[in-house]
Amino acid sequence: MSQNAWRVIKVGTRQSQLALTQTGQVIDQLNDICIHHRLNYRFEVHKIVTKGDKILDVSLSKVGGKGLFVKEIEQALLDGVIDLAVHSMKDMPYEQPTGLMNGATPKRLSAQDCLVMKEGITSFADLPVGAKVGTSSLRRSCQLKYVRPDLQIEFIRGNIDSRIRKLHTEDLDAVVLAAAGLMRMGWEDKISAYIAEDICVPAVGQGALGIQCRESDEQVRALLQLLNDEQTEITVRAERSFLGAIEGSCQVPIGAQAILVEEEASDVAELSEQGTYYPLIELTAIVGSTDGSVLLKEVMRGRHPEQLGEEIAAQLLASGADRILAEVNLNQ
Ligand SMILES: NCc1[nH]cc(CCC(=O)O)c1CC(=O)O
Repeated sequence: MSQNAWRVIKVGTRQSQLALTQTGQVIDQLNDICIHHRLNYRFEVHKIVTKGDKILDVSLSKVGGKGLFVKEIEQALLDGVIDLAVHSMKDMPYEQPTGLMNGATPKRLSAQDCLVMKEGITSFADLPVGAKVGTSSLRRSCQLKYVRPDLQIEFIRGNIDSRIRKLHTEDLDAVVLAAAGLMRMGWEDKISAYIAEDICVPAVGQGALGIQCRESDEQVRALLQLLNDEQTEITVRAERSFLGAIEGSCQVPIGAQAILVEEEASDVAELSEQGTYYPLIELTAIVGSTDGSVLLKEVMRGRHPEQLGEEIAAQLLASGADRILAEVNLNQ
């Protein structure tokens, strides 16, 4: 197709407020890229209902099944009903279906978890003894219970706004949410406190988006390449490699966060002489037991994202994560 003809690119999204908002933000960025690069694309939003959206009343960890929020969207991509799809990276399963790929990982906002709390409480440490904390995430409850066994975890589900409402309707002291979701919604002022990563390691890919497309769609692939943020891509690749290697189901508390390490100028120069420059990645990963009585953590550094993810998974398995995973699989 010549670049003079217009192409309508159909963008698939879930219909939650967050999904629609972040899809709108991605389309704004793509429109800017199109103006800058003189590309004749127009974008059209297609809302898709997923299985995960239909079963908001049951605890997701009971229903299980990977990719509850993405299957229908992936099918629409494969069928050509849509041309690209905006996902929260942390909702994306490790494996891409044949024919699909992650075309871009835009710049990550914040990987951190945060607390929205009752008025007057401004830090995690200030939560009173026995405080009721709302979350549906095993990863969050395990890590918070590990440092504060007195906390009462209440399992709550729903969209961000309904979870915040439950703070009042269910008389909770705090709810735990991803900071990035609140930032995207423009609700940063609701954040009472951030939870330091040394207390709560975030979910794999938290705060990042993944833009999925068909492998065969060269135009969309070239467009998405312009939206990609290389540093985010590298860190997310390391985290997701850990996810793939540990083969954790959503019944096991796991988390991982990679950052790029600032290096001495001399180290970088030495590397470039050998050819390609790969940044130094520091990956932190945890596997825990659901009750928060066991929490295994490793920190490793390396320059190859996939290898680093596999190494840290092997290290965790060797130090006891294998037993935690085996126990969960027995109970299924
Ligand atoms: N679990 C659901 C979910 N999936 C993506 C986000 C938003 C944050 C992100 O993009 O990682 C959230 C809400 C939350 O965990 O608070």
